[in-house]
Amino acid sequence: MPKPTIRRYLKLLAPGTPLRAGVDRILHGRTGALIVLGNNQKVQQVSSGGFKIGVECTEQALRELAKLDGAIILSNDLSTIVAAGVHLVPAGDLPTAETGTRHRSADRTAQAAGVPVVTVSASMATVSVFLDGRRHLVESVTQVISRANQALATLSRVSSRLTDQLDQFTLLEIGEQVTLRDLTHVIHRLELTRRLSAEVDFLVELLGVEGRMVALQHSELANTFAGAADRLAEDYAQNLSDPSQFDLSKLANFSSEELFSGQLVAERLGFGQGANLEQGLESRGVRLLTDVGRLPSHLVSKLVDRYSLQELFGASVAVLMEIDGVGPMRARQIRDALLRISEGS
Ligand SMILES: Nc1ncnc2c1ncn2[C@@H]1O[C@H](COP(=O)(O)OP(=O)(O)OP(=O)(O)O)[C@@H](O)[C@H]1O
Repeated sequence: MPKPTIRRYLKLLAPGTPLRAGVDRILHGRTGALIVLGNNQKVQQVSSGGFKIGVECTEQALRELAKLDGAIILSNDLSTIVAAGVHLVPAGDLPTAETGTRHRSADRTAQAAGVPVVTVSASMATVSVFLDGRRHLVESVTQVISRANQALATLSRVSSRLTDQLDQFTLLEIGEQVTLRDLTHVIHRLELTRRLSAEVDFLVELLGVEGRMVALQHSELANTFAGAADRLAEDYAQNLSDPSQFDLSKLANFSSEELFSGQLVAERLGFGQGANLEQGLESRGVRLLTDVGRLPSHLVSKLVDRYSLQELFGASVAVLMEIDGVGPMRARQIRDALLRISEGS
């Protein structure tokens, strides 16, 4: 996925924004354009000639001014067209792989001034954003929707396997048979699901106003694993001498190969180098009580703070009523939840 800075600009070019509407008009008019997204001293230094404009940046104004030979320069907040018909003269020794003069100038201006530059190619009917010496293609809505649908289908498969795996994991937790290897397997699948979900989020951003359906389908899928990572951390961090080491976000920069290695995952989460993957782990039961038992989180916190999971399974209504704020009704609700969990096994 692109870096956050370019993501911000790709988002500003999403359908529904004035910039995208203007770019689409230019594409249909087949004139091409060179648009500098920001105005600073360095932009001024590489600018020559042209006309000072100072009008609001609307799709109509962009389309009309793109007919002039030269570049359009926008204000930093992209709300105003500062100048048009500008000749850009960045240093000729800045590296670029582009061949056409429009695209070469865009690439070099972006490098020289540190602002993104958009090109609309008249000959190829493509839209690109140049920044930091890289070119990012702005895909059509149809192309992004097709990618989003593929990503959603994969996410659906991966998350349904995650659900199966969590069901198996639940059984192991109830039987107190969870090993570090089991935990790393679940975490691996959870991280894959999170990555795919982030990819869909990004595609939704790119789709702007056209992304509502994809966003809706995505949120339905994402609901199935929402909060699972936090609950695993709450349940298993206690197995470490330093529980703060158990942080699943540390896996975000792991490669797919590293993620497949239970040993490396365990090490990254604080279990130490060469940790024994067959070692048994103890769960506090937060995920079980919340997701399977469907108990409210404030009650779950009270329960796991006071009792271990096995103590809870053996606790009578009278024992449960010893907890502050738990009356006969609540105690029976908890017993029912625990029964539901063990029946599930
Ligand atoms: N340095 C520059 N500053 C401002 N405008 C430029 C510059 N270089 C090119 N252009 C604009 O780009 C137009 C097209 O140039 P050219 O065909 O050589 O580029 P290209 O990269 O092949 O673009 P396209 O894909 O649109 O054909 C020029 O007519 C001019 O309006």
